[in-house]
Amino acid sequence: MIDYTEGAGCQYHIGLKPGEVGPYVFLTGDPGRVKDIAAGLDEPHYVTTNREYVTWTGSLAGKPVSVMSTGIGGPSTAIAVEELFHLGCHTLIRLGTCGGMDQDVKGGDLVIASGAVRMEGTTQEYVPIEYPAVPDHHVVCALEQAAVQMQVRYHIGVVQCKDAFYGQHEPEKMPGSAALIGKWNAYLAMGTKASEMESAALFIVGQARGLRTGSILHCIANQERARRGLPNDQDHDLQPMFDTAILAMKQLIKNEEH
Ligand SMILES: O=P(O)(O)O[C@H]1O[C@H](CO)[C@@H](O)[C@H]1O
Ligand SMILES: O=c1cc[nH]c(=O)[nH]1
Repeated sequence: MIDYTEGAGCQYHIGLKPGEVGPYVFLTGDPGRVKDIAAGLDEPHYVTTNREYVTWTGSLAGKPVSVMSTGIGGPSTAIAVEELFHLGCHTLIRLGTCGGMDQDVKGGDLVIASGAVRMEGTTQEYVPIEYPAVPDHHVVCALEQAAVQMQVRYHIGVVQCKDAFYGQHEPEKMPGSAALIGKWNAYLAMGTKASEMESAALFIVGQARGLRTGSILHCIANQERARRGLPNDQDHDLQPMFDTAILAMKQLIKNEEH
């Protein structure tokens, strides 16, 4: 492959060099959210910005930990995971927002993904569609333990990943609406918890490269509750998700000391 690092090891898209990022990384879609997540680290400092990738680094339990944005969707997330792998990162936790699907998932609830529906395009360039996108078991357990400790409302289950945000919210306006609505109803019937856009890429690239991955998501609102005439309050306070993910990462770091 062509060496895009120009020999210095600086990764072509994320703009990071060896030593600038910890082996433990929080990923989130929105670049504007990175500083707020990094505020939960010890001694956080800004590292760099390139394209949609903003990075801060600090530490937790004495180990270097970074926070980086991925931008929206599978393509930019897969690139982020590949380039972090080049830099020796091994544990990646996504913190993102989602829309509830299962009617028990309310605005403000957290969803820990136990798997992701691969209704996006990126992962189909990695492995045939029959292969499941799953996170690392230990990361999922650490996220659940942290959610219990934080006393937040949480759900564990499958999330749906797609490429078109408006295909989720306005499928009836799409020329291919029948197929979209048919799939959505099948996922609902299987108890899918929520819809978002990056976990499938994170899990599949992580599985392909031997990394530990996991996702914890904050439900903004639930369109299925609205459709059924149930209360559907929106919630935009992401701090409980940040605190839960930080606690989980700390525990994963401490577990490695034994
Ligand atoms: O809040 P983030 O991490 O961006 O995640 C969700 O929000 C975006 C859509 O609004 C998509 O990226 C989706 O996955
Ligand atoms: O409804 C939502 C909310 C966040 N992210 C999504 O992909 N969908």
